[in-house]
Amino acid sequence: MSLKPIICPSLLSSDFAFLARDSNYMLECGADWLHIDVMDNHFVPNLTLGAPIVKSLRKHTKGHFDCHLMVTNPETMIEDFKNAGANSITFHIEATESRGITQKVITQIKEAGMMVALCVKPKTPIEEVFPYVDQLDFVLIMTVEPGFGGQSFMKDMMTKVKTLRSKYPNLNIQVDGGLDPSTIDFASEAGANVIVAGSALFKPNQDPKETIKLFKDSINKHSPNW
Ligand SMILES: O=C(CO)[C@H](O)[C@H](O)COP(=O)(O)O
Ligand SMILES: [Fe+2]
Repeated sequence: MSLKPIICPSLLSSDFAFLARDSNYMLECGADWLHIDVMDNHFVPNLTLGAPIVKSLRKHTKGHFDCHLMVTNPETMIEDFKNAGANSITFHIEATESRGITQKVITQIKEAGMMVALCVKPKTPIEEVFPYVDQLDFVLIMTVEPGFGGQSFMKDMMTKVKTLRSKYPNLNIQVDGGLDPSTIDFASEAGANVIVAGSALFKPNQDPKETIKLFKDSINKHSPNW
C-alpha cells in the first residue's frame, strides 16, 4: 500500500479573527486537513481554543478537522469535540498513560465515530505507543516541544519516525513543529507522510499553494524508499 501525503495547515498561525476565511483559503491551496491546536494552559503553558470555536468554524468550512489536544484531561472533551464537528482527535500519551486510561480514551474516540491518534512529546520514547498502534489511524511525533508555533524543527526526532516506519510500513505518521521547505526532506526521508505546518504556510509574502506542493512532492519522492 502506498501512503499518500496529507498536508495539515496549523490554524494556530492563522488570524483567529478570520478562522473561516483562512481555513478555506488553505483548502483552496491544496491542504488536506485543518490542524486545530487545543491548549489548556496546564498540559502546555499556552491557551488557545476549545469546542465552541470549533463548532462555529464547522458552519463555515467542510474541511477535515484534525484536532490536536494538548490538554491534561482529554477524556472530558471527546463528546464536545464530536458535537462540534471534529473528524479526528489526537491526544498525548503523557496525559493518559500514568493514569492507566490510554485504552479507554482510544475506545471513547472510536465509539464517538472519529479517527484517533496518539501523540508523543520529544522526550517520550516512541516505543510507548507500540501497544496501541494497531487501533490507531495515525501517530503524531512532535518535532518541537508542544505549546507554541514558530519553533525550530528537532531533527533528532527523525530517529523515532524511522523506528516507527520500519515497524509499521502502512501507518500514517504525522509530524508537527518546525516543518518548512528547509526541513521537509528530513521528515519525508525518515518516513513521515502527514505534515503539520503553521508558520511556513501562514507567513506573509509566501505562497502556501507552492509550499503545499513542495511538501507533497517531497513525500512522493521519498515514500518509495521507505
Ligand atoms: O502543535 C503545535 C505546537 O504545539 C503546532 O501544531 C505547531 O507548532 C505548528 O506550528 P509551526 O509549524 O509554526 O511549528
Ligand atoms: Fe499541533
